Parts: sequence; structure tokens; C-alpha cells
Amino acid sequence: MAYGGPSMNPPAMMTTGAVPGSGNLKQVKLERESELRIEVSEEPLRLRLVNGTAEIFGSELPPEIWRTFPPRLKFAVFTWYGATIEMDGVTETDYTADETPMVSYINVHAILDARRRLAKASTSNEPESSQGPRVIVVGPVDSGKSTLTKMLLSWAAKQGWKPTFVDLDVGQGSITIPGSIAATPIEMPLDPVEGFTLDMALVYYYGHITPSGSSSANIELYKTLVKELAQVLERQFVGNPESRAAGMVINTMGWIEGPGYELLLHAIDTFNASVVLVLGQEKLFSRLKDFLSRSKSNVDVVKLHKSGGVVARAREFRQSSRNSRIQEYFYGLSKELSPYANTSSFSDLQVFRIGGGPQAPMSALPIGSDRVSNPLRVTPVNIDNRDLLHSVLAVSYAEEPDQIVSSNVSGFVYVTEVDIPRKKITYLAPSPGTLPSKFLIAGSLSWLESTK
Ligand SMILES: Nc1ncnc2c1ncn2[C@@H]1O[C@H](COP(=O)(O)OP(=O)(O)OP(=O)(O)O)[C@@H](O)[C@H]1O
Repeated sequence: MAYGGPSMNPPAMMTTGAVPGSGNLKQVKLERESELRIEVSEEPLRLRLVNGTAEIFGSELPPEIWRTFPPRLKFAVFTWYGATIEMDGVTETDYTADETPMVSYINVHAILDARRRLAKASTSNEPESSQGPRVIVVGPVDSGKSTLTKMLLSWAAKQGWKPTFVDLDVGQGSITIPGSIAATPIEMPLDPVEGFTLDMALVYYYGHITPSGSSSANIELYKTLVKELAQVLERQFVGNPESRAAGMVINTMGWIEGPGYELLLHAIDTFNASVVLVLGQEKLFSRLKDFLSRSKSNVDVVKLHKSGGVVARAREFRQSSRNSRIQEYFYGLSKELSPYANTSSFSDLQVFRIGGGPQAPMSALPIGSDRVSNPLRVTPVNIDNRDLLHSVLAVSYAEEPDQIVSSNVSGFVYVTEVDIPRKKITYLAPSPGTLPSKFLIAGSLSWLESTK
């Protein structure tokens, strides 16, 4: 059982008709195969389906029930057959669009669905034939990868499949917090507002928000964690024909040049992807198609249009979304939960960092020692100073320090105080009591609670 965040108990976000509104009611009639694109302002927005049928990123809206959408959320309400939507509140933007790539997306879903059925019906002993589609979604930043991933998962879950969602995007951390990669089975269409249930999630902590480009980033570690995650899923599939047939949908980072491209190839190879969906970039599509047709004949590379509704997000917005994800982990979506403040003696915990090598100049090192840093080296961190203040640390499942790189994590803590004279460290944790392990992993991820 994972030591997950409070989003394990999502708040009741649904409210019925009799809730006082803002006085800004607006009805929008949507024709078939069109969508209402909304950017929520700084104030929450209430919305309901008045008639017809509609969905938000693959998850159907229940009729007549008001839902509250948090500030700054960007989403679309799409209808296949026509609908009337009612909004209550002032939006940043809202407009209707009848040109969307949704038909091509649902066609992809239909093909995946057929493959899942074939895999389920397979009586062959060949592991290949009982394996459902392994889909990886790739494309530049802000091309709609996460959104397409959500739709494919929700449509599959609606039909009773339990596909595995794999999130390799350390910048966003949609399953848990940024800096981690994770996988979780999807049993129900995804709620457009609430987070994922964490109790089934398999999480690895990388500790940084990019695999390269910053002084702390560590490509080798990222690749190692991707491999560990893939291997564990592979083992789980062996004993679980249902999830094997449902397959997986993998979301990736928007980094597609240079080492970013190599990491995409690495992920395709490591997860044995059978379908690569390329969103919004011709060049990436031809590059992958050429390469994969030569090296892996059984991979389908499919080009898909980016939706005109995808909103490009500025750097500051991404930073503030990351902070919100961390806050949500500890405090819940609408600050309805209180994390537990625990205090431990320095001697009860051991904090490690992964990567890095000798910092001293070559001349100061013993003869024969290696100047090159070891990206997978696990080094103890001295707690006896205030360096860890405001850090987010992962609680490792490792039983020994040398297992830290290959172990998944049970959850996260946030360091709120380091008391050097008393040798005590105080941290917030999502659950009370002692931590499931005394081994904690530090990265470069920190959070200033005041930014919430
Ligand atoms: N059709 C749409 N209408 C309105 N908003 C949309 C639509 N599609 C996507 N969005 C919004 O646009 C933003 C970017 O989309 P998304 O997160 O899917 O892109 P991405 O390619 O995964 O981004 P990143 O590169 O950061 O991983 C999100 O806030 C998403 O909710």
C-alpha cells in the first residue's frame, strides 16, 4: 500500500442545483462534434450539462449536476451528438470550436480497442499475442500529449478495460508530484478535476524537473528509473492477463530534440511500445517512422493533428502548476486536508542523493581515482545543516542504501524545520505515524509553502 498523498481521498466536488451562483449564468448550445473551450479565470467556474451528452477529455459529464472547476484550469467540453451547457461565473476565455481532431482520436481508440479484444481472446501461449497495445504519446511541448493520453485511457476504462497509465514527464508529475515517473492502473474514466488515486501507483523519484539542461539533472538516472519501472510492470503483466490485454498508454515529455529524442527512443524500446502516436510535428513523425521502420518492424507510428484548443503555457505558469501539484499532494485539491507534522531525530533518518562524483580537482584525488562522476552513486547527505529546509524528499522502499536506485518510493515528505542544536528535523507527511522507511531521497525539488 502506497504512502500516498491526500488526493487518495478526493473532496466532494459535485454540487447540485441549489448552490448559490455568481449571477453570471450563460448557456451554450453545442452542435454535434464541436467543443466549448474554456480557460477558467482566477475565480472557480461552475458548469453543468443541461441536455444532450458531452465529455471532458474522454470523461462523460453527468446530466444536470453542477461541477466546480478550479481557477486557471484549461479544458474543453466536447459533444459527439449535440448538447447544451450552462456556465456560472466569469471565464478568462470561452469559445466554441467545430474543427477538432476528435474523430481521428476516437478512431485510434477503436483500433486499440480491437487490439485489446484480440489480446484478450488469444489462446496462444505466445506472450506477444496476449499483450494488448502499448501506446506511447510523443510530441513537442504543448501539443496536447497529456490530454490525448487522458482521453485514450478514459475511453478504454469506459469500455471496462483497466489500462495502465505510465507518466514519464518529470516536469508535470500528473500521477503524483513533479520530479517523479509513475504508473497506475486506470479503472474508471478520469475525473477532469480530481487527481489520481495513489494507492495503486508505482512511483520512482528522480528528484529533478528535467532530465538534462540543469546542473543537477542526470540522464543516466532518468533512464535507469524508466527501465526499473518498465521491468516491474512487465513482471506484473505476467501474472495479470486482464491488465496485460488492456495494455498501457505512456505520456512523455515535450523534449524531442537531441538527448530528448534519444530518451524517446529509449522509452519506446524499454516499454516495447507497439504504437507511437506523434502529435503535432511532421519532422518528429518522419524521423521516428524512418528509424523505427528500419529497427522495429512491429511498431506503428501514427501522425495525429494537434487540437487548436491546446493552450501554450508560459514558464511561470508551469512553475506555478508544479507548486500546485506539490501543494495538492499534501493539502488536497481545495486545501481540505491537513498533512501531519512529524519530528524525528537526525539519527532516525538517513537522507541520500543519487549521482554526482568527486567534487575535488583531479590533483587532490588519490592516484587512480575516477574524476568522472557516477550518475548512479548513492551518497549520504549531511542533515546537520539547513540545506534540506523546504526540500521535498521521497520515502524509499529500499531496505538497504544500495537498493535505493532500484527501489520505488512510498510517498513524499516536505522538510519544514531543521533544528541543529536539538538535532531534530520536522517534516510534513500525508499520513500520521512513523515513515514506512528511514531512507529518504533528496533531489533538487523544493517548494516554498508560502507560494501556495
Ligand atoms: N481542446 C482543448 N480545449 C481547451 N484546452 C485544451 C484542449 N486540449 C488541451 N487543452 C489544455 O491545453 C493545455 C496543454 O495541453 P496538454 O497538457 O495536453 O499538452 P502537453 O503536450 O501534454 O503539454 P506538455 O508539453 O507540458 O507535456 C492543458 O492545460 C490542457 O488542459
